[in-house]
This record gives sequence, structure tokens and C-alpha cells, in this order.
Amino acid sequence: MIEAQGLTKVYGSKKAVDGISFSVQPGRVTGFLGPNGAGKSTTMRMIVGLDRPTAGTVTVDGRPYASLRSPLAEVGALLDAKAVHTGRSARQHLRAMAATHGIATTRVDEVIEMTGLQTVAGKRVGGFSLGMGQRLGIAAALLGDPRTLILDEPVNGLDPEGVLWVRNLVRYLAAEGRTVFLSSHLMSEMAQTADHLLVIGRGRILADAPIADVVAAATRQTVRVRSPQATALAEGLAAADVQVRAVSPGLLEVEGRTAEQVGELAAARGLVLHELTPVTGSLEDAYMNLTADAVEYATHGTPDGGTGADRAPELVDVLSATAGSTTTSSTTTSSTTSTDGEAR
Ligand SMILES: Nc1ncnc2c1ncn2[C@@H]1O[C@H](COP(=O)(O)OP(=O)(O)OP(=O)(O)O)[C@@H](O)[C@H]1O
Repeated sequence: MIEAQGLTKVYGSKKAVDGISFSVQPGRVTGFLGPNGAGKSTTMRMIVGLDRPTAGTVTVDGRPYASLRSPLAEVGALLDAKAVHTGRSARQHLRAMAATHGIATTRVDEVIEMTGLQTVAGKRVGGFSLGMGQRLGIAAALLGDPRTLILDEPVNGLDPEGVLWVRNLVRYLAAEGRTVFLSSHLMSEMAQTADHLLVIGRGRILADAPIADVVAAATRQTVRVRSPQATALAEGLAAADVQVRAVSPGLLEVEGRTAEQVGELAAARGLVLHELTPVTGSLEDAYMNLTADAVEYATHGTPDGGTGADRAPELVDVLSATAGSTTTSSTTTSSTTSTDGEAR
């Protein structure tokens, strides 16, 4: 377990990490998210003793990194994959690390195989591609078979097979009861890899919760409902705490009622439904909303004028808009509920 208390790092006039407290639990993958310059790398460097906190403490399994007796066997870290002697081969690099930490040479061959580096293990690291360098960094992190893994952007530069491999690897390591803490800017990848999220912005914690809770709290939950009797349905749904938007003829977006509630109302009124889908926001939506005020290096919109965030669109009362409900319906009520929303 990694535990931080009031962890702070100040560089000159810049507070890179601003008194954060958190714990990264074993047995699950914890994702570390935040905009550029949010303080992720600084936090990770402080965990492994590469940066000294200005204030506060951080421990791994109850001890500061500097006091760990065999650090590689306790914490494996990938912080800067380029921080390798470029004249050495991958095997020489790993053997040198193993030799200085009392790790058996056989383990070097094991991690070379685990990371798919067999064919290039004898080649100079200087000639490695970005992805091969990442694999070597991960091999080095795994060398001591550590209980805690800290990986800064591990999938950076990896091909799709490599990305999938890292996902499966970290999930497997967490399932073995290890502590896994990793950062990534790839939201879709994080959504598939992490169980728990720590989101920071401008050095402060913005969210610390299971991934589903982060998404639920930071995005709108709506219900997409398609009906040939959309106007009648919208009338039935009308209430102060419900917003109904006509997306297109016969298609409504409902906020303030669950799919079950919409389906039951339709059934009670004998209205036909052709689709009833709970829609959850994506992790990317949640992230953009959470960090909207914490982005230091912002660009100004995308060519389509958006920022990518799940900005709540103007919800209009369908009764005053052209709902375009076609009334070719039969009177049979049928409702289908897709439970597979758009999250993750
Ligand atoms: N050695 C340093 N000297 C001065 N400022 C630094 C140093 N290291 C980091 N910073 C500053 O501290 C802040 C946090 O940087 P950090 O690298 O931790 O962010 P990050 O969240 O990892 O960003 P990115 O996603 O871009 O990697 C930034 O404003 C950065 O410029």
C-alpha cells in the first residue's frame, strides 16, 4: 500500500503538489489521471525517493522508500523509460541492475521473456524504438518481483498488442494482491484497466473513488428512448424534476428518470417503445468535466468548436419543440431495455 499524508512539493514559486493525502490499496489497479503539469510525475518521483517532499510524507507498505532494505523487491517503478545507458544491451542493463540488487541472473531472462524482448535483448538500447524502450522499462520494474508497481505512462508508444499486454499484465499483478499505481493520458485504456482512480489537477486531488463512481458523479445519466408515440410519452414524463429533449423525430433524451421508470410509465399508458437505453457518460467525459478548471496548458477548442467535454446540451421541453412524433403505432406496449450504456 502507498500512503501519502499532506504531500507537498514546491519548485521555486511553483507548488507542483499541494498537500495531497491518499492511499493506493493493494489488490486493485489504481489509475492516476490529471492534465499536463498536474503533478503526477512529481508525486510518483516522491514515492520512490527521487524527489524530496517539501512537506508531508509518503510511505510504501508503511516505510519511506529510502528505508526499504531491498527496494527493487518491494517497489518496481517505470518513471522515465529513456533513463537507460544507451550503449548497453537490454540484457546487460538488466543484468547490471540484478547484480547490484542481489537478484538472480535467471530472473533477467524471465522478465525478458515476460516483456517480449527476447529477439532484441542483445541489441544496444540506444537503437530501441519508443515501444521497445517502454518494454525494457517495464522489465526493469518487474525485475525484483515487487509487491508494489508504479508505472508512469506505461503504454506510451506501445503498439495495440503491447497496450493489451500491459492491461492484462497489470490486472494480473493486481489480482495477485500487489499494489499497482499507473498514470496514463489514454482515457479509454484507463477505463478498461483501472478499478480505482485518483485524479489530480494543479497539485490537488479532484477525485479519489472507484472508476464507476467517478464517472457517475461527473457525468449526466440520461435515458435514450425511441417511440412512435414520443409526444404522448413526453407528456406523461412531464414533471418539475424531469427534462426531456427531442433529439430527432421519435427519439427522446430523458434526464431525471431511470430507464425502468420510463419503461413502466410507457407500459402503464400503453405506449410503444422501440428503444430504451440508459446512457452513462464515458470516463473521458467525466475527466474533462472534473479537470475543466485545472487545465494549465489549455488549447482553445477543436475544429468543430467543442472541447471534447460532455457539456450538458440545452435540454428543451419536447412539448414546446417539434417532437416529430409519428403516430403509426400499434397499441401494443413493448419495451426493450438495453443495459449496456455507453460507459467504458
Ligand atoms: N524539476 C523541476 N523543476 C521545476 N519545476 C518542475 C520540476 N518538475 C516538475 N516541475 C513543475 O511541476 C509541475 C508538475 O509537473 P509534473 O511533471 O509532476 O506534472 P505531470 O502531471 O506529470 O505532467 P505530464 O502529464 O505533462 O507528465 C509542472 O508545472 C512542472 O513544470
